Amino acid sequence: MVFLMASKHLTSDTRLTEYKRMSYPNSNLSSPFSYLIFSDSFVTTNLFMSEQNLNFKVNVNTEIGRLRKLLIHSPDSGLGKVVPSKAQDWLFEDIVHLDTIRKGEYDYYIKLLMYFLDPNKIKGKLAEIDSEEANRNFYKPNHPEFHNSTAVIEIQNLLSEMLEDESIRKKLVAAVCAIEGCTYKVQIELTQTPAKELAEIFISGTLANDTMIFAPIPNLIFTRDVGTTINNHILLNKPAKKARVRETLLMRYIFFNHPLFEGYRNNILEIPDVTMHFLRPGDEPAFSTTLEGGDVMMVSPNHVLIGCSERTSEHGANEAIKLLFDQNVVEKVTVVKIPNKRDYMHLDTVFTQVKRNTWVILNSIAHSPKYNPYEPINFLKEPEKLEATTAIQFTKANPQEPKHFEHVEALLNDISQNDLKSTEPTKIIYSGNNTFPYDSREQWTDSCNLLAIKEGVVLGYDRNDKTVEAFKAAGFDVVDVKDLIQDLESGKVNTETITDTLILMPSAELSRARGGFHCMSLPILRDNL
Ligand SMILES: NC(=O)NCCC[C@H](N)C(=O)O
Repeated sequence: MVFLMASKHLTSDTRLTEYKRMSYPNSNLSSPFSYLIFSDSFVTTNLFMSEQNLNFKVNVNTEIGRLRKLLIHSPDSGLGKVVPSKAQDWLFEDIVHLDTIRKGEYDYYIKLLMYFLDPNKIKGKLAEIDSEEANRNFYKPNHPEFHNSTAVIEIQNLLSEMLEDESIRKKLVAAVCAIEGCTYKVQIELTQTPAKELAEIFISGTLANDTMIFAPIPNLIFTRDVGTTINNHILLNKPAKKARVRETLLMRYIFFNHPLFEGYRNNILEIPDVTMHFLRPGDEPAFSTTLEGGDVMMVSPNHVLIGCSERTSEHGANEAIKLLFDQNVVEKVTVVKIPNKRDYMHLDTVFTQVKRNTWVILNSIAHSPKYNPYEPINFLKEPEKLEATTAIQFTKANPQEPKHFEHVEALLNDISQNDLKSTEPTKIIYSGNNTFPYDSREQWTDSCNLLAIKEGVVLGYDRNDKTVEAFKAAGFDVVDVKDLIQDLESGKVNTETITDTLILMPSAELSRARGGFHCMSLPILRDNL
């Protein structure tokens, strides 16, 4: 008990016991084992988490309100294990250089998030954090010098903390071993592995001695896809791709078991399979209910968009709509059906919101391609399947009469003008400045996948030159993240006054993973607009 008294966050034994009881109801608190589990660093971190719990809120009701808290995952060693033979199965188009993706790219994302969301962690300390002696420890989850921000929340740490509970650890090990087909001996070994190490194994697929026991989950950096905050609810994903199944399992456990989400357990929405899915012969996915977070956008307090895409099925959208209406989470859901193609895997790869009256979109999605049925070819050959995009709006009040939008741009205009009451005309910025072939080239490297850190201030890749021109023409400032960070550190610029800006982030390696900053963020708290 002595070391517990010494912990700097500890005010009384009673408080600790109460906290342990609340957070880890399955632990035997009177047994000596509980003091082994609750080591000093664990107690310190978790009491801190417990203080955070008191004020912890989940609430996102737009895509663009000032970002306050989000879940992220920094590129882990699993990304460095992607091999060419597996790259496509693991949903990467290429292999990435781990050191560059971390130090040369993702670290800038963390720095920028810190200045906006948790400035005390970074302001005035940048030189020290980035010094050679510091060895990037600030950016390494589970390292004692890790930033441990309570606003920029690292999933790996949530996982480690949750795995301290023996009963949860056993259950999750069994579940992971079942989906990964591990031997019983491996299962027992994993059950006895310390929490931090186990979290790393679950994510990287590799033991501390470098033996690979299952595939990595390199797509966990795209935290957007594992769930979506819709007001004060969290809609969990149901992945279409096998490569993303373990991520989903880990996140399901975190949302249902980590003390941080204690107050929100009843607000977690899970999409069930429909009976027809089990009863149909063969493997055809006709009734599969898949839905990934990149297809879900919370565009205004009462209105969610769901994309039907390569990853989200019509049945997945159907089940999500039923859950959202039955539980009174929103009043209106619009389904945007986009072509089922790898290039457009999720809705957020073809458009995102920048300001209440401004969107960035790929024009061929904004307006469906023109089709002339009287062209001679259409009499000579079966007309090719149209790559049409449609938008259909369902309301809880009047489910029998969904509203059809002429095209996606009409829907975006309706959101800007009617949902968000913009006082200015709606502006559409097109990928590649709407010029062939830059439109589709730049969409492929995430020109449309931007993260709004506050209204009008968005993060995007530095490689989409024509889209950058379009932003400038629409009146936006464009700034390189390295210059911005220097200016934030020196005080020349401050996060409150910066407006209408596209922040360019280094992207040579990150873009090979096929997602941008919208994909790399799971906002859990934004200010109201
Ligand atoms: N929302 C997103 O579009 N996320 C990007 C996911 C990229 C990942 N490599 C995947 O194919 O699932």
